[in-house]
Amino acid sequence: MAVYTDITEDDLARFLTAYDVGQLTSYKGIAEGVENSNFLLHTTKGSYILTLYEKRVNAGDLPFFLGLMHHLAERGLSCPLPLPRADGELLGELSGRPAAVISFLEGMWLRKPEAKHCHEVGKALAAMHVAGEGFALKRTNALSVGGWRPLWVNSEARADEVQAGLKDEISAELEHLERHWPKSLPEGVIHADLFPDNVFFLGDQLSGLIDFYFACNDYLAYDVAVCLNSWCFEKNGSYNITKGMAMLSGYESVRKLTPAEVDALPLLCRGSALRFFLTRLYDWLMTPAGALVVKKDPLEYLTKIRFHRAITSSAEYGLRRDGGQA
Ligand SMILES: Nc1ncnc2c1ncn2[C@@H]1O[C@H](COP(=O)(O)OP(=O)(O)O)[C@@H](O)[C@H]1O
Ligand SMILES: N[C@@H](CCOP(=O)(O)O)C(=O)O
Repeated sequence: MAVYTDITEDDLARFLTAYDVGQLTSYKGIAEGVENSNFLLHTTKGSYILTLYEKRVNAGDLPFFLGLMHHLAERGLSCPLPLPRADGELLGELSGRPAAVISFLEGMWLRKPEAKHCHEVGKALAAMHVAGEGFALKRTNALSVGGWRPLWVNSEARADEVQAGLKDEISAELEHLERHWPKSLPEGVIHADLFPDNVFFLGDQLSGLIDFYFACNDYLAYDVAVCLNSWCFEKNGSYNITKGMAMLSGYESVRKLTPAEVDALPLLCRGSALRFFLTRLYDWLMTPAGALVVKKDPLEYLTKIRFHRAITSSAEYGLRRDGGQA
């Protein structure tokens, strides 16, 4: 459960007087999420999400995240909106943490996504990339290739506690990616964490995207790689090419990948798999016992790293080109 910071009813009621949300009727901690503390609020005017920003979120980045949600929503993307306070600010402070009240997005995330859902996610991802054009603020991806070694340095010595041989395998993988990471691909605003738990559906209809707290400027195709990794593998670790094909055709129905992006896809998938492996490994090793959060398994991403290492062409992901070739 991701509630790192407790709040009291009195503090919350006082905090909410700065917002046009009516009177608080009930609230509860949300048992999902990893990064921040989230609470579901019911008031006399409706339902809202209260987010207290925690550990990996740098307060200086919050104007980027909150401003981005506004920018995307204004351009027709379905995503939650941060509510302004009476003084016009989007951010307040509660229990010593930066805090925001966010509009409630209807829908549920899918526990068992199918190919048709992957297609919708591909379309929504590309729509986000297009809608992100013109967003004035910039944020470097702190968890791109330059951020992986610092994470690894903190976990490396204990990596073999998780699986024998991990230290050598991941060191070699990191070196390879640092040496071969693409130097120039189309860039823009990316979500960078569009996992199934960050996409809501109402029935089979995608109702919106949430959790923009890793969003940044980076290669657009890296976001595609994040989604292939998080949506198109089965629980047994196998890649589902039908889902991959659906995801990629959905993406390309809105924005066509360039030949350079197509060529780079296997490397981007390896990099994206390593990124989630490293943050999960760090949390696995460093989160104190008893913390109210469900730790995610780093080894799920080791399997994905190994799968991508063996890929020789983007066609193996299900990417269609004339004549069926990537
Ligand atoms: N705007 C929203 N509308 C409805 N539910 C939300 C909204 N934002 C967050 N949630 C709920 O909170 C959970 C955790 O949110 P998330 O942003 O993924 O947290 P974290 O940043 O900690 O990963 C989601 O799975 C969802 O249940
Ligand atoms: N998606 C990441 C962890 C970040 O969790 P989120 O709840 O912020 O989406 C992972 O699976 O490792």
